[in-house]
Amino acid sequence: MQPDTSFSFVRSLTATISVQHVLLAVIVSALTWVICSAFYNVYLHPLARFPGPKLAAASTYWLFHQEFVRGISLSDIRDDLHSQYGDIIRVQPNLLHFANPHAYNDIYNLKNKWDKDSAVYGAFDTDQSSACFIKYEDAKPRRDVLSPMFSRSSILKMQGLLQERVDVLCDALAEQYAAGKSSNLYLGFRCFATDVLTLFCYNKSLEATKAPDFEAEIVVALESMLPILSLCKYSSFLVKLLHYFPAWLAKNSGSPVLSALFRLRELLAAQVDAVLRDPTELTLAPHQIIYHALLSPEANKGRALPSRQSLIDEALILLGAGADSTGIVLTVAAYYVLHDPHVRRRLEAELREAWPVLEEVPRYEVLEKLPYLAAVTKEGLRMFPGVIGHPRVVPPQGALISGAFIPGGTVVGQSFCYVHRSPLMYERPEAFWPERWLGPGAKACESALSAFSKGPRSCFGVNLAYAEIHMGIANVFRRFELRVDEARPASLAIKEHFVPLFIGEHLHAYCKPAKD
Ligand code: HEM
Repeated sequence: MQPDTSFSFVRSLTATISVQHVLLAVIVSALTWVICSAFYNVYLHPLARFPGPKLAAASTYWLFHQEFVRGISLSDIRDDLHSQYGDIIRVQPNLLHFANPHAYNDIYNLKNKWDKDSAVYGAFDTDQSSACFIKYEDAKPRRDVLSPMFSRSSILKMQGLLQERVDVLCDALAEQYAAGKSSNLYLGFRCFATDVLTLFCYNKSLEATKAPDFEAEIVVALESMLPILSLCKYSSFLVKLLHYFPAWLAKNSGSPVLSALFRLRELLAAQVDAVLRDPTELTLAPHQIIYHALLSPEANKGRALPSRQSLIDEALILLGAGADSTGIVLTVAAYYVLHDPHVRRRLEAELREAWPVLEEVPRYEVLEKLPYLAAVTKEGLRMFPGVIGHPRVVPPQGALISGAFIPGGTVVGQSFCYVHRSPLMYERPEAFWPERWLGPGAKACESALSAFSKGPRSCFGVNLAYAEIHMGIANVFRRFELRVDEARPASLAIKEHFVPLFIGEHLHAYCKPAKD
């Protein structure tokens, strides 16, 4: 019989192509791809003319290396990079950062309906939510449905709920003082903001403020999640992996962070399911919650109602957007007031005058009109708004930013520091100086304030945030004689992860209840 020549040829070929050969070919191809794309990025990319570290231009790995190998944030080195390379720097192959504070208005203004950056917003794994819709056209209907719930008049109606949660916070501070302990104001304010948000939006209380020493699982978990969120912006695979991670495994993983996050997801999903199964559930809520609006055909103006997944995404993102940010600003304002005797005296004097009898808590309409309290709030928002940078994609036709033509498709952004801490926008920018909001320069200060961003994707939770900050600061500084815990010197040092992660000692103070 004749041997099968084609078969023996294949056999001899496979004998010569060993596993090592295949591996070598894969490695050589990968290296060639890395070298070619680095070469393209540095010399041929539309952003090739913009200065910055060559390695940053070559690959996204450079920034990854800074964040996850060196353990530093872009915020630690950005000033140096701008001094070395100028106003516009390239910090990733397709990402530019601007130092000139006027760039902010070039990027974020009412006319610009630019897409959000899918890598950053995709990392939240809540694609179908107001904050994470990439396109303005998708976000606009959702904003229209939800915004009325966050209007000033709606917040005024809900002030009882806010005051109730401030009372819970104050009770906890008094209890901790009675036990001889100083209070962790950072965690306390974040717990307060979390409880307000969950009650306001879903009529569900996580009772975070009642956790011992304010170490509520969910608050700690959301904070621990921040570095993972930053990691996710480098890998959509990781986002998917976390999305499909089995809930039972997460809950039995021994990781309190994972189990708290999955429990939160389940809690919100269960509420969505209950409401979808039986919409009359909504009649049980004592006030309007997000599902009244999201599932209302009138509010949706005949458009398809959001899917189950979209409802869960929305619930998660509102908590993410509204709780940490507000808690952070409350902490920052309290930190500066406690460390400046002049500011503190003025604030306390104003509060005492407007609120003479301790038991007769003024309504929010009174508190929001107190000029010095408002100035302290705005100064807190200026020093450290809860959100750091929010990248946008330049539309295909390109755009002028900071006097330079930026090609379409470029991701652009600016950290709030370059506006709020710029001497071009604010006198003595590094000083916590509430008086700047009361003098003749107040209007200019106001128009430069970008804490809630500007334009069609700016924050629609702004009225709720202001109410929480005003009421939180007023109550804590009127109802307590506060003394900083000197044994635990607080630091406002941060790592930058979309929102700031405070890495030093938290703000602790002894909160002695005031007598009158
Ligand atoms: C001091 C507190 C707060 C600060 C500093 C703040 C700041 C911001 C900023 C800078 C943005 C723009 C982010 C971006 O472009 O991606 C934003 C968006 C948003 N904020 Fe706030 N926020 C605060 C409180 C709240 C609260 C209490 C809520 C209520 C749930 C909220 C809900 C949202 C939502 C839903 C968006 C997305 C809007 C969109 O993309 O169309 N925020 N916020």
